[in-house]
Amino acid sequence: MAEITLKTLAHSYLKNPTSAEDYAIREMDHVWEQGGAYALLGPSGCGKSTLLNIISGLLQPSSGEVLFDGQRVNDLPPEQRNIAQVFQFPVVYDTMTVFDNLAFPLRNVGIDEEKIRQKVLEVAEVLELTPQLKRKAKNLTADEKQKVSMGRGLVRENVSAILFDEPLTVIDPQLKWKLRRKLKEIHRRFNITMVYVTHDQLEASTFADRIAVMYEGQVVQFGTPRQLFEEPAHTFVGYFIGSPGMNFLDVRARNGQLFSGNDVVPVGQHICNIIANMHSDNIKLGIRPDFIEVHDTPIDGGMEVEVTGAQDLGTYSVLSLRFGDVLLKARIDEDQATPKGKAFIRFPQERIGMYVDEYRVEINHE
Ligand SMILES: Nc1ncnc2c1ncn2[C@@H]1O[C@H](COP(=O)(O)OP(=O)(O)OP(=O)(O)O)[C@@H](O)[C@H]1O
Repeated sequence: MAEITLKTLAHSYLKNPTSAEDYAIREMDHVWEQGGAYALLGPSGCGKSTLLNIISGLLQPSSGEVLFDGQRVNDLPPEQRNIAQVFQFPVVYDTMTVFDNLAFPLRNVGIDEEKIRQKVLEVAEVLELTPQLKRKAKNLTADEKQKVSMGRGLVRENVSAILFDEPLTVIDPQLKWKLRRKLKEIHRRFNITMVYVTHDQLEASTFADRIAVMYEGQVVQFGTPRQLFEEPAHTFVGYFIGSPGMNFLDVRARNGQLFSGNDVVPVGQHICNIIANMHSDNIKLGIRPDFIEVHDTPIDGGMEVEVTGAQDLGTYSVLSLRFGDVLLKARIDEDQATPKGKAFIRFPQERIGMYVDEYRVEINHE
């Protein structure tokens, strides 16, 4: 088991990279602590698989170091790094029994047969594969095969970490939640560092204690699911997490007031003063749809908006609201009547995030 440190790591698939865009992984420092349950979350192409392959040794980084418990492993081949990797599609030997599939990684390194038997039985029990142990792998369902793939990672003694690369893609939706719970249980029982790659925020937050959000080859935030929701560190995290994502308004301060286009955004003098002193043209206010107050009559400190749509989602509705040139989304509970035509909204001060050049800047409310 190991703590995995990535030190000034960068990777480009090009021979002569010239700009930041040429890098699949832009220079980063990151630590996965020993025993943590982590998710690596991001859209297609952001560099998740590249990062996993660098950790497992399938790919050599262009620059920087990979350290396991402080020891540099860049020069070690995958088999010596003792990393188990579970891929999207199950990797099993169809002609072997489930028992032999699970025993395979142990037999490979010459472990005693009795010890192998004990370990295989233990892992099969956790994964609920005991009834299938004598069956040939080719007769298994897709999710059973994927459980065998996971089991092959778990049987190995002193495995440094298990890396899961979208492991539930082929799994039936009804079984997904069950396998996710199983993975959590395995994590608690074996205390192994686990990194779970996904582009699905629900999968990430049900599995992981902390999530690294990747965007354009960078980890833009590393935090608990709650931190990602309440205090997104980058506008991308705001868009990507939450349903619907965070609203952003491009703003600028003029004559002691804050404007979005030609419309005044009443956020209070304090925030307006801070923004007036910022040396950037790229300033955004972010607010989650969940935190916008919606009224059907004018309110102090409110903004008039046009209601352009409402989507009923059972326990809540999502309203589409036009404010000047900007389309905002707001969530209202099922017991609140849907306003027609016009509405009046207010942003609670403590729920407003300020983003300068796409990164969050804390507002000191004192
Ligand atoms: N073997 C390769 N050769 C050249 N470019 C590659 C190679 N593998 C990945 N890339 C590029 O590197 C970037 C990161 O890809 P990567 O597969 O790591 O992203 P990802 O987040 O895992 O995406 P996905 O979820 O679609 O697998 C992408 O722009 C991709 O096109």
